Amino acid sequence: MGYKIACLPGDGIGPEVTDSVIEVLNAVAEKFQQSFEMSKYLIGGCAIDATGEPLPQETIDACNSADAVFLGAIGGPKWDDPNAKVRPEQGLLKLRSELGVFSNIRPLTVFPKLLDASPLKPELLKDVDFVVVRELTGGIYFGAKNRGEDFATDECRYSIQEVERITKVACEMAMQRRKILTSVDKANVLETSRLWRDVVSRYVAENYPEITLEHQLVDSCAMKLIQNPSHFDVILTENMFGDILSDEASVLAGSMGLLASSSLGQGVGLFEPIHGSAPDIAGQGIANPYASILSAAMMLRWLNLTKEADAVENAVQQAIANDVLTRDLDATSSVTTKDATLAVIEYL
Ligand SMILES: NC(=O)C1=CN([C@@H]2O[C@H](COP(=O)(O)OP(=O)(O)OC[C@H]3O[C@@H](n4cnc5c(N)ncnc54)[C@H](O)[C@@H]3O)[C@@H](O)[C@H]2O)C=CC1
Ligand SMILES: CC(C)CC(=O)C(=O)O
Ligand SMILES: [Mg+2]
Repeated sequence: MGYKIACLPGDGIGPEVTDSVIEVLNAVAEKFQQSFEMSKYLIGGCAIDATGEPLPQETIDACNSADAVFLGAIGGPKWDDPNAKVRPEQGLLKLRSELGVFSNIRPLTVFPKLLDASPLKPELLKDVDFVVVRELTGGIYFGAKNRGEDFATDECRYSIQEVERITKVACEMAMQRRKILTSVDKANVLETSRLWRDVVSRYVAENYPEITLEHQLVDSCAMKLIQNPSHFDVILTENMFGDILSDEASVLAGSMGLLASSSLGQGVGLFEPIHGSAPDIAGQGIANPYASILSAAMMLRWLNLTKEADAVENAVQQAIANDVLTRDLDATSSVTTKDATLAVIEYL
């Protein structure tokens, strides 16, 4: 019996990078005598077009009965009408909530070969290696929304239990690393952030005294990420701040097309690149598949397929070291999604 992987390609470049992942996993299966049973299900805009809903029940059921879920990306201009009743993004939020994946882990490493791909000075990027631990099923993305005649509201809510469980994840991660935990909030303004800060301070002091905990306001954190990125080890933050800061952090690596993520809770894990559906390049076959392939490597590691995960990560590193770079990393390149995928397979 093989591993059952529910694949949710979604929209825009989502199907392109999902195909890369399927090809790489098929090659991993062959090389390591594993078996992955991969089936595709609808989510996002394509699901709205086909069924009227951004997350059909069939997809939820398939995810719940899978060993792991891979998601490409959802959304795009076709479904962006501000008055639309349903949106692709609702499907992704509902999926995260249905699967209970409250912790989104977004690691950031800078590949030596790509020091020049970032607009930052190479000397700032040396030794940059941190991970963003983002709360994924609470906060303003999930609060009540209201639209009146001349106003709109989005509620932001966090409970002590929600903050504690994500703090535990971040602490466990910090204990395996440099033991520096930066908790990011906006406690000078927001009540939810004051709760966040209280809970994190108490939880770390009581359970992880070896960890150096620092609190940072989100606005100045955004600055320090660029000014002194090698300072950071584990960044712990709430849903929206983590979403924004991790996209910002991707500039350090050289492209959004490099950042992988895992979304975990009690049950099945969800693995997705941090980027969106990139409508500006969709359909051209030039999307960078490495973020998705590295997300698949996180999936393999989570499934305890350690040597397979190592092989995929090493293969991506080798492809990058050998200049197999899509256009987001090298403006003069003609390397396609397919070329980059085949290079990874070759280096497995
Ligand atoms: N997890 C998801 O499915 C997410 C979906 N979205 C949705 O994606 C749509 C587009 O959003 P944007 O703000 O444009 O963000 P985006 O992440 O799709 O694109 C931002 C920029 O990064 C580039 N980029 C992203 N991934 C790339 C890749 N793999 N290779 C090369 N270049 C890449 C794009 O070409 C674009 O210039 C929206 O509908 C949004 O709601 C946005 C973020 C996450
Ligand atoms: C599309 C949104 C629901 C979320 C997002 O941007 C993300 O998780 O990175
Ligand atoms: Mg995002």
